[in-house]
Amino acid sequence: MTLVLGVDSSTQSTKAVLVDAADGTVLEQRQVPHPEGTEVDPRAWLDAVDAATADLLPRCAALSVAGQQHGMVARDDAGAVVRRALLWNDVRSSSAARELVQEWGGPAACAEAVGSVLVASLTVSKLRWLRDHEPENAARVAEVLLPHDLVSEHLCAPGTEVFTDRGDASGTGYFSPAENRWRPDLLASALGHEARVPRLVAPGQPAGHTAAGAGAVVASGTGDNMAAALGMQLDTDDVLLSIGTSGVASMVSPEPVSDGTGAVTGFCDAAGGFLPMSVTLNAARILDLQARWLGVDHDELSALALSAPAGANGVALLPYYGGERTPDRPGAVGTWTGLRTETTRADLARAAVEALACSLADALGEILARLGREPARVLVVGGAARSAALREVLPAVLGRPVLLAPPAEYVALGAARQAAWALGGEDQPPAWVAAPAAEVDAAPTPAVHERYAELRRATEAWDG
Ligand SMILES: Nc1ncnc2c1ncn2[C@@H]1O[C@H](COP(=O)(O)OP(=O)(O)O)[C@@H](O)[C@H]1O
Ligand SMILES: O=C(CO)[C@@H](O)[C@H](O)COP(=O)(O)O
Repeated sequence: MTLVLGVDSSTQSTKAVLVDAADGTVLEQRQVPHPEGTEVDPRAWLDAVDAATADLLPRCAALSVAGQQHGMVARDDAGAVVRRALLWNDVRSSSAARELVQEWGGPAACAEAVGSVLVASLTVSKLRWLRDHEPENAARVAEVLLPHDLVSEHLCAPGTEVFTDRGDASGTGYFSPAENRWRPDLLASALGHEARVPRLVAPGQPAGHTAAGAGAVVASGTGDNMAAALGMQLDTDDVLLSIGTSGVASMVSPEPVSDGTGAVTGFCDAAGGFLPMSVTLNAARILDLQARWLGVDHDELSALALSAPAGANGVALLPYYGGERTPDRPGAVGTWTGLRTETTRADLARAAVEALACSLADALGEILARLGREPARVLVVGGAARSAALREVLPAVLGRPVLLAPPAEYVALGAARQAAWALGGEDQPPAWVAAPAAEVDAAPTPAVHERYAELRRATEAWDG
């Protein structure tokens, strides 16, 4: 049996799956946590991948690494990291993003050049922040990588030239998805000087080996959302809702997308096409926080939430605890409304679950509106998709059925599929057996989203 290894170096942890290359059956799985916070010493990701893959690596014929998108890994001429990596959910670079959008000719011109209107999350905004707030660090930057590039390099034979793919590159803000090329001029305009970027590896091509000689093939890797699309074998008629640290609504597209409103990004996928997305900063952690505040675990939070009626007896929450990206409100905070002396713990739990569902409804609405396509299927994956309450509330709030993929690590699985593709050398990724998804539906509760939208509008003027 030929085995391939898929790695997901995501925000909260590294996951690794060892898979049968013939049909995608997952044989073994590992998970190692990452440190908390929106800036992280990248060494932590390397320690995590070593721990997660130690006994799996010697058994695989090929591997691939998918990673959280956008994180700024800046290195000096000696290859040393100049500072802790700023992650996709670090919003300190929001003013830098707005400044760059103006310098580049406004939102429409920006989306035309790099596929997306810049927000704090994109790597290029972080480089501008570095130039302005840590000039000594900025002056030392000789090379800029993304998180998955660093992890891939770590697993390759010493001396391998650092590489990436167009999927993750398209989230930097210095790559043109339409022209399929780096924009070093835009990187330099943000950082104040030129810096090296990784070599681009085409979809399906091998990028390196784990060791000189007989090592395993290493594929290009990609961004975690691009790998999720590969892992779910996403079709052009599908929307994928991923509910991890971020909330993501994505659709594959054969053509590049350029949305001057900024609600939808124009990223590339990992298979030669495009993967526009609408992304929120606050998703699974809305439920994590709520469980912690109520002193319960996730199962108890779900039971509490499902014991309250739809609408949580008038309690509503705008869950922008970490600022927000869709809508672009980096200075927003979490806001509760409708609290009364009669409010119960069950109402609070229900309001948190409904808030998560409503923010996903916003993201879904944005992508469907911009692409003008009605999906045949809405597929749901990610850690928070394990919440029994969310599984019940989500179709009611969306007003449409959703398909719940069986709990699995689809980003790591997508990376494994990319590894099998690079190993096999075919034109297309291998067709693997798709896991049967369960459809769930519920009576629509439009009033819940209407109330949420009112709160969203009412708080717009309050952002810091
Ligand atoms: N049963 C559950 N109910 C709600 N949230 C859950 C449940 N199980 C896991 N999670 C949450 O899912 C998140 C991790 O999801 P994951 O997709 O792995 O995130 P990421 O890829 O961003 O690291 C954590 O915040 C975790 O608490
Ligand atoms: O910023 C984005 C996408 O643009 C995020 O989706 C990150 O890629 C992190 O993903 P998760 O850790 O939530 O899967």
